[in-house]
Amino acid sequence: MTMDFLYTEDPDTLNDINIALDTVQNPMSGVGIVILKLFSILGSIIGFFGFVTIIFRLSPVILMILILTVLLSYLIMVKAKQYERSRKDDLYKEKRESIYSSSTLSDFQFGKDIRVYGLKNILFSKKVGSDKRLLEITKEIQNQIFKSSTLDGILFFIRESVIYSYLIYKVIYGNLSISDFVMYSVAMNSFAIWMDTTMKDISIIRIQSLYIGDFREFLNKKEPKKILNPINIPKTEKYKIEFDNISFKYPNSERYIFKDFSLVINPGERLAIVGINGAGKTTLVKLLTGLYSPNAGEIRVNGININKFNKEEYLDLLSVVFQDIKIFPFNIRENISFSNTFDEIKLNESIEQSGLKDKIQSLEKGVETNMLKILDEEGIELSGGENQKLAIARALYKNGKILIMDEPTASLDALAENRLYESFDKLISGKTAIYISHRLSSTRFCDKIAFIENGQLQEYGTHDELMKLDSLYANMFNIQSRYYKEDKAYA
Ligand SMILES: Nc1ncnc2c1ncn2[C@@H]1O[C@H](COP(=O)(O)OP(=O)(O)OP(=O)(O)O)[C@@H](O)[C@H]1O
Repeated sequence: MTMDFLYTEDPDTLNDINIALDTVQNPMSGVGIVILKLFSILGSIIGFFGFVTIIFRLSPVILMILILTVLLSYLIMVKAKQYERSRKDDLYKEKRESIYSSSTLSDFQFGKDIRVYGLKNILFSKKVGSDKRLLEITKEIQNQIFKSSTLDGILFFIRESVIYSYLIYKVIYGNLSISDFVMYSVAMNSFAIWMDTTMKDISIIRIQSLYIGDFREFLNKKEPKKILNPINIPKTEKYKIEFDNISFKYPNSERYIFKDFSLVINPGERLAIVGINGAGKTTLVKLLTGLYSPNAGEIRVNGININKFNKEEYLDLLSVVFQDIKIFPFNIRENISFSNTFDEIKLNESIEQSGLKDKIQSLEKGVETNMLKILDEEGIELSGGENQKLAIARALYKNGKILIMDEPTASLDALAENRLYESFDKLISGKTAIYISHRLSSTRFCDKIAFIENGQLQEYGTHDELMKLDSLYANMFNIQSRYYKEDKAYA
């Protein structure tokens, strides 16, 4: 199944996923148990009429008592199961926390932070905490089940006492023979056990159907809305992007990151997006890539709302270098091309343009070298800057018609950054490009600069225009260049 990206950051959804998986995977819950119990009920339904006829002949009142006590025990059982279900969110939340802490403790990727910051203790205490709460919830559920079972036992005792007292009374004062006594007691016991089991099976089916209902609801809710008659992406080399009066706040948050925000990026234009930390630059990229949708307003590419495109086709249009680079335990070639079949010329070009060529040439197996040590003990770990170059190579290899780079030079050394700027034209090759960087020296390679603050486009224009404006951008630029000059003076 697929789900919108926004749900992947929602803890409730992560809980629902675990519950949904349990419903379909665990043979003792969900679909599996419902099928099992349905067969068991169908198999014993014939016995019901035989028992009823025999006991009714003896005493309709006894039959009523039998049915009533079994029904009562059914209701008690349902109540316990309903309580168990009402605690499932708490249960899965604690389970997730516990699993997260233990898997982080054993994840090599966190090894550095765990050792340097002594994270072992906090992770361990979090795990112990969630395990403790997990135990408490389980205890509360078991307590409820215990109370129900005790009540059920009392009912069973009452039922048996009534039945046997009546049978004994009938033997002593009535005309019931010993053989009839044996026959009726076996019939009544078997009927009680049969009804008890059947009612319990029904209660299990009833409760598990609720879980299945939750699962269905989960599937319906999380499945992204299908776009009916998606519009084909216009075939062209250059694309115009418009953010038209968009407002956006993250799910489960009241704070608007953008409010009535508008911005146009003309075909083939390179736009630098600038702003302080938390201004919303990356959020704008997430909106443009369709990972999130604006709460109001429209994002258009060549005049068409991006929601009207087929999502996969639209994503093909974009080459994005994200701020947080993810490396996979595949070889370098696969980490760049994300495919088994690859275009060697394109691969080599991307590697060269991103500045990764020398590094790869220094490796015995070149692009076939595995990355990370998760699956291969000889796998390599690249430096932060090299990973960044790999992410750029990835975006170049993809060759999307719109290029988005979110802080692509943050980990690059000054030389590599300069080389990247020098080959900027080649990299972008006339495409519409969005460039986010805190290093304002990069803005000189861009046609326009957008300065974002408080969810608004505060300033927009060329570098010279904004410097002349002598306001937010100019202030930030001057502060940065002052430091650069001071650095030079120290050097
Ligand atoms: N998944 C999220 N859920 C809720 N709030 C978020 C989420 N991601 C980001 N935010 C909030 O949105 C605001 C904008 O974040 P964003 O990452 O877009 O800023 P930015 O301008 O790219 O910052 P930086 O320069 O530090 O990279 C921040 O205040 C952040 O706390």
